[in-house]
Amino acid sequence: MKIGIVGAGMVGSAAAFSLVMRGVASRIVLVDLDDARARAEAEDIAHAIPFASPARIEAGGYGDLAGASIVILACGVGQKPGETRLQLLARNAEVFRVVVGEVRSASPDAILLVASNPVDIMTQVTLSISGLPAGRVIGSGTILDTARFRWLLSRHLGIAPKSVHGYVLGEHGDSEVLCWSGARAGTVPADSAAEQVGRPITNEVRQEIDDGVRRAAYRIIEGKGATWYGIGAGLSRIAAAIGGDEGAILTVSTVSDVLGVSDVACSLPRVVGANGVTQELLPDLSPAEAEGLEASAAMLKDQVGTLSL
Ligand SMILES: NC(=O)C1=CN([C@@H]2O[C@H](COP(=O)(O)OP(=O)(O)OC[C@H]3O[C@@H](n4cnc5c(N)ncnc54)[C@H](O)[C@@H]3O)[C@@H](O)[C@H]2O)C=CC1
Ligand SMILES: CC(=O)C(=O)O
Repeated sequence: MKIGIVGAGMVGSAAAFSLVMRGVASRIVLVDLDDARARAEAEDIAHAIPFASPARIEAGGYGDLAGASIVILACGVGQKPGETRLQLLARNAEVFRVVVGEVRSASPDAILLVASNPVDIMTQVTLSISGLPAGRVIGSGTILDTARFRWLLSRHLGIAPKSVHGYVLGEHGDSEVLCWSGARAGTVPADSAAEQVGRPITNEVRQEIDDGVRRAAYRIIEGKGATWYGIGAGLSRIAAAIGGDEGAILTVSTVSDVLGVSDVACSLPRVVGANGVTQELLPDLSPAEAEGLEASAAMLKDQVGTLSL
């Protein structure tokens, strides 16, 4: 599978590296305004190929995206310490107004996978500019927050993260909702599993995990300027689900109606395969979680209203 990546900065390069190490792509093309950066990243990542599956990676222009099955959009600016994702909106919307048209002309059949922040609104911007069906414009949404939630909960329970399930829904950002009521270890509700392993989920533990998920980006950006490994792995996981026509359930962002808020991009568990998102599965939510999700979707809808789409 050929995959294009526009934006060969930290996120785009980490995605490319993860795609190579997982053997998801046979060919990767990196496109960036800074061509020297794209060439350097491609060469550096190529040196990992002998330790992974055979693949080709190179820098190129938009024309080189022809025939790509997926194009990842990781271009634009990231947060400075203390900045929120929403504060990036005007700058990244401007970048996408140029980039999405170029990508669509070069690669009209590609599924577009959006990573740039604020990712939910950038997904909606991409859908609007591209004219593609909603299921073929996928934001990475809360795939990263869900991974952070599962990892922190698994660490508390002393159970492998792959056996611990729990979704983060809504905005990839400050208003996101950790769906505690549906969290499970295997098929056992997390609260019950926690009692059985002697590590109850007290209000304090819940608050610590919530903060660990919701504030993760702020802490990491304070320490090293940006985040990239987690989202790089998340993007390659989504690409693998598309490439393998897996029908995997992933918390990704697409434009749909969410709890009475119409036409808004935010994350729900969705089925992802060769045609992109084909189905969404609204989980059972507690009244507080449902209220939080509706508020998150409504806030995103208001933000989209500030753009002329
Ligand atoms: N969705 C998620 O979970 C996450 C999203 N992000 C977001 O991903 C985006 C990228 O972050 P980083 O890679 O850290 O930033 P970065 O600054 O390292 O890379 C951005 C790249 O975009 C390129 N670029 C800018 N304008 C362009 C244009 N018009 N055409 C082509 N390339 C262009 C720049 O030259 C640069 O190489 C940010 O918006 C960041 O907030 C970051 C982490 C997680
Ligand atoms: C930067 C960002 O969106 C994250 O790490 O969650």
